[in-house]
Amino acid sequence: MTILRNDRTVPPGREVPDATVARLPVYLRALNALAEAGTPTCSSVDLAAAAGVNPAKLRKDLSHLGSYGTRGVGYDVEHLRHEVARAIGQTQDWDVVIVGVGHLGTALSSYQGFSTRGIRIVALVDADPTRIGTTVAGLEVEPVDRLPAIVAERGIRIAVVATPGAAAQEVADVLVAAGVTSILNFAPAHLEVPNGVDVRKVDLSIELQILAYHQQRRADETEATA
Ligand SMILES: NC(=O)c1ccc[n+]([C@@H]2O[C@H](COP(=O)([O-])OP(=O)(O)OC[C@H]3O[C@@H](n4cnc5c(N)ncnc54)[C@H](O)[C@@H]3O)[C@@H](O)[C@H]2O)c1
Repeated sequence: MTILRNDRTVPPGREVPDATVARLPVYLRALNALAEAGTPTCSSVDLAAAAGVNPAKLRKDLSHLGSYGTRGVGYDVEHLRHEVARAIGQTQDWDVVIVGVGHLGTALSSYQGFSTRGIRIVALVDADPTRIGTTVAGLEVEPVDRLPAIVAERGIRIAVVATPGAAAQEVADVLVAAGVTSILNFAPAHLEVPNGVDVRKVDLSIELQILAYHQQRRADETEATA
């Protein structure tokens, strides 16, 4: 998946690697802090240190956006901040619908941190009649048959799927038909979507299994040296 594929800040034909895309929010946070401190320019070394990456990686990442800095001066903080923010779509707020307002959907809709990242949860949808009409994080839970109208009326392009796996494909189909082009999928299901639609799958159990693997290796090494 390439979030920046259609963004005008990226020269046509130039792909930004996912690993770079994942670091851009970290650079933005560091640049925001520099801007708030009134720092006009910064070197790649300073910015890399603030972002916790090595300077060569930072320079390479920023070169994907067409930002090379000025030798001896470094980067213009405001300019770079704007470029990075634009590349990750943070110069505007994005309205998001959450489908499936169970444990996870409720927790996500209550999270305060999205709004400062340009993400606005504007609609919650569920299939369970006992949830419909209830208020979660200040929003009324709406019935799933209203989903196409909700997406169309509010011009929503980004959706979160937090339904059981069995319902996820059908939900994705409805979302895509209504105009959604980016889906964050928490359900344990592979979603088939047409070209032009981005799906990111979040699987916390995989993350935990990776940690468990490293933990096991650590334990094996300790045993071997004992
Ligand atoms: N990826 C991860 O790391 C991760 C972590 C936790 C949970 N999950 C997954 O996220 C999903 C939600 O988990 P949960 O604990 O909140 O479950 P939950 O049962 O509490 O919530 C699921 C909600 O989806 C609703 N729903 C069912 N079918 C629907 C449909 N067709 N349209 C709209 N809403 C529908 C249900 O009424 C319910 O409110 C599950 O698939 C679970 O496996 C993933």
